[in-house]
Amino acid sequence: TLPLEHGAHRIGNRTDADMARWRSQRLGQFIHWGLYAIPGGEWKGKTYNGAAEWIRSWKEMPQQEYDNLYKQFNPVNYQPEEWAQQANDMGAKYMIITTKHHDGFCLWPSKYSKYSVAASPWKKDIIGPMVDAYNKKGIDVYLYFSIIDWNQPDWRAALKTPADSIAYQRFKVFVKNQLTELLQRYPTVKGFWFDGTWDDSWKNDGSFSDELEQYLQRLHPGLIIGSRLRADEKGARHFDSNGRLMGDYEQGWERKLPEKSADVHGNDWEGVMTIPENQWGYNARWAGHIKSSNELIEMLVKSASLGGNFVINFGPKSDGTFRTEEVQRMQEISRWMKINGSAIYGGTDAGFAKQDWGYYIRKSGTDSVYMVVCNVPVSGQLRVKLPAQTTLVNVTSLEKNIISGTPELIGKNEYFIHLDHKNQDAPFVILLQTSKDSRDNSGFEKAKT
Ligand SMILES: COc1ccc([C@@H]2N[C@@H](C)[C@@H](O)[C@H]2O)cc1
Repeated sequence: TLPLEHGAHRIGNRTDADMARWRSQRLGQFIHWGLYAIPGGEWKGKTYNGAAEWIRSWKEMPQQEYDNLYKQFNPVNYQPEEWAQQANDMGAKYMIITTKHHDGFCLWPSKYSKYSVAASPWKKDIIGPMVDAYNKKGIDVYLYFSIIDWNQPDWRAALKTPADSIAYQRFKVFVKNQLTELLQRYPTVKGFWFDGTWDDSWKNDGSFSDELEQYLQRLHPGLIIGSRLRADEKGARHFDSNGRLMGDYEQGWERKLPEKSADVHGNDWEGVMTIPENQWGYNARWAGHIKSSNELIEMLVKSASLGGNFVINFGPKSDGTFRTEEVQRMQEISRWMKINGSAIYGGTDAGFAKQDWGYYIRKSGTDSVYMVVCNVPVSGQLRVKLPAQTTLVNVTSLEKNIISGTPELIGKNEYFIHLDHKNQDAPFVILLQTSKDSRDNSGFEKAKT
C-alpha cells in the first residue's frame, strides 16, 4: 500500500452511537429547494431538458436573469411543520436539506454572502424553522452543502494562473466560514452531505479537504460526513489510492443502487434517489419514467437488505408546497411503512442466499430475518435456503392471509413456504425466527398465519 497522508484514516465502519443511529434509520428524505424551483425547468416558453436545479447552466438561460431570481423568492405557503409531519408519516428518520446548491443561493442568512434569503422578499431564515420542525418530530437533519458556488467570484473549477490560486485561497476560507456558521446556527444537525467536489480545484487539494473534515469533526464531534467530500493527495475520491473508503459511508450511490453484497464491501453506504429519472429541484413537467411507490419501496428494501440507507428526493415548488405526485408517494409509502417498517428499521444484510422472490433483511444483531416478497412466483411457493448451522424455528407474516399451511421442509435446511393465493398489490413481509444451532432435525413448529 502507498504511504498516504490524506487517504482514509479509519479502516472499517464507525462503531460509535451516532453512526449506529444513522445505520438503523434506513429511510431518509432528501429535499432540493432553491431559486431553481421558480423557473421549474422552463424559461420564456422553452423547456430545459436537464435537471431543473442546473437550469442556470442552460445556454437559453441568461445567467444574470437567473441570479436575479432571488428577488422573487417568497414561499408564502412554506409550512415547515407540515413538511415535517408528512415526512414523519412517511417513516423518514432523517432529512437532508439543500442549504446551498451550486448556484450559491443560501437558504440561511449567511454573514459571508449577500446572496441569501436575507436579500429576498422572504427575508427570513428558511433552514432554522425546518431543522426545528423536523427535530420536533424526532427526525434528524443533515445539511447538503455544495462546494461549487457559481455566485462566488473566487470559485474556480481549475487553477490555471497564480491569480486563480490567490482567489481560490480566499474561496476556501469562505467555505470554511460558511460551514462553521452552519454548525453554530444549527447545532442539532447530525452531519453534512457534500456535493460539487468533482472539479480539479478541489480534487487536487486533498490536504485541504482532509483538514476541513477533521476541523469539522473537532468543532462538532460525531458529525457524519460521506465519502464525497474528500480527495486524497493523488486526487482519488470516495476510495483513496489504496482502495480504502474515505469518510463515514460510501456516498457515491446517486440514482443507482448496488446489486449484491460484494458491491458494497461491508462498508456503510447510502443511496439517494429521484422519483422521476433525473430531477432533484422542482420541475414543472416530469418527463420519462416516474417511479411508483412500489418501485421506491422495493429500492428501500433492497438497500436495507444490502446494509445501506435509502433517501428519496423531493423538490418543493417555489411557493413552499409539494406537487401531487410527491404527496401521493409519501402517503403510499406511509401506509406500507406503518405495517412493515419493523423489517426496515435496524435492518441489515442477512447473509442468506438471494432468491428471486425478493429480499432478506436481518434485524441487526438478532436471529430475526425478514423476507420481503416483491415477486410472487406463479408456483405460489417461496423457496428459503438457510445458511449452514441455521435452523428455522418459526415463520409468521406481518399481515394476515399471506402464508397457507405449514412450510415444507425439503433437504437439510431448505423450505418451501406456500402462499395464500390472494393477489397482493404491494411487497409483503414474512418473519423467520431462526436459531444458530447444530440440531440436524431442524424441528419445526406449526406456522401461525
Ligand atoms: C455532473 O453530474 C452531476 C449530477 C448530479 C449533481 C447533483 N447531485 C445531486 C444530489 C443533485 O444535487 C444534483 O444537482 C451534480 C452533478
